[in-house]
Amino acid sequence: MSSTPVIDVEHLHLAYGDFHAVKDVSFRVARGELYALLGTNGAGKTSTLEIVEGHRRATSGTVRVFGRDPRDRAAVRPRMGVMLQESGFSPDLTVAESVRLFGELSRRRDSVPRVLAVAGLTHKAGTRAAQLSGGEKRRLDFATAVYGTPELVFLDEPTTGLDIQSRDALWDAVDRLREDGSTVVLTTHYLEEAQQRADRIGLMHRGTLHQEGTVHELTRTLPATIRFTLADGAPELPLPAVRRDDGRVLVETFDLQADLYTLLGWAHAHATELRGIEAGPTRLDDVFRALDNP
Ligand SMILES: Nc1ncnc2c1ncn2[C@@H]1O[C@H](COP(=O)(O)OP(=O)(O)OP(=O)(O)O)[C@@H](O)[C@H]1O
Repeated sequence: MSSTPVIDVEHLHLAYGDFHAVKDVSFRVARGELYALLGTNGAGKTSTLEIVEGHRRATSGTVRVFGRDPRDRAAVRPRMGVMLQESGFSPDLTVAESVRLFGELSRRRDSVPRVLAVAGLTHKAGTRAAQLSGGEKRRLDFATAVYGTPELVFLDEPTTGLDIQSRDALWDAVDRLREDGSTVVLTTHYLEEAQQRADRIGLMHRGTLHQEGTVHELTRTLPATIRFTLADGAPELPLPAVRRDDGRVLVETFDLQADLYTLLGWAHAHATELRGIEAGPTRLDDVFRALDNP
């Protein structure tokens, strides 16, 4: 029998006046999972998460976090860490002081130097928050969210504004959190990050949970692609493809391996170069593009 979910959202509804931002959304997140709540702009992700985090009251529906109402702050907050898109650090406090203050408020135990090291901020310990760069502020947000290794961590667009080294370091830190058993809820517009990391994805669109499942479940109804460029006068292709006037070719396929094999055999037999060939499975980007626009 599966254990009680860490997050259990049933028929959640949120209206801002006449506008229904979240409509009948239900999902569960199991212990240890990395669940990515993704969606188009204005889909209702932030509104949903604000309710799950206990910051906002639902219009109707039930939300349970660790089996409790998330507005029961005393019971729930010590068990969760939240990395918001914008957090309010006092500009006069140093990085180390900010981490200590937020750590004490969380009521979890940890060591400030450890958390600074995890977030890659050891060298900025004595710098005032006001003097941090955008990426360093994100790291400070991350540091306060993971102080004390909470059982549940919300990461709201955690890598926005981070350079590639900082992104890699952040994801390494998330991997370590997960090894320690933390459950992670992620929102991001960097779909490849969700594609690589999420155990399951909830895809919101216009206030509803439009699709939910693993990456494989979300992408399997859409074709994979092969792209390359052919020189003028190349012979007829061995499979159906979209050929542009400038020589670019797009093949859509549900059997990537077999079609690639056919194509490479054909190119070899005709001594034809498939310039810049790229073959890839269906990506989450494709799932998003298939959504109807507002
Ligand atoms: N306080 C508010 N009052 C009225 N409407 C709001 C309020 N907050 C959000 N909305 C509207 O609710 C909808 C959902 O907003 P929300 O911020 O939850 O979307 P989102 O999925 O997080 O979007 P994004 O990816 O753009 O951050 C949007 O149309 C937004 O304009």
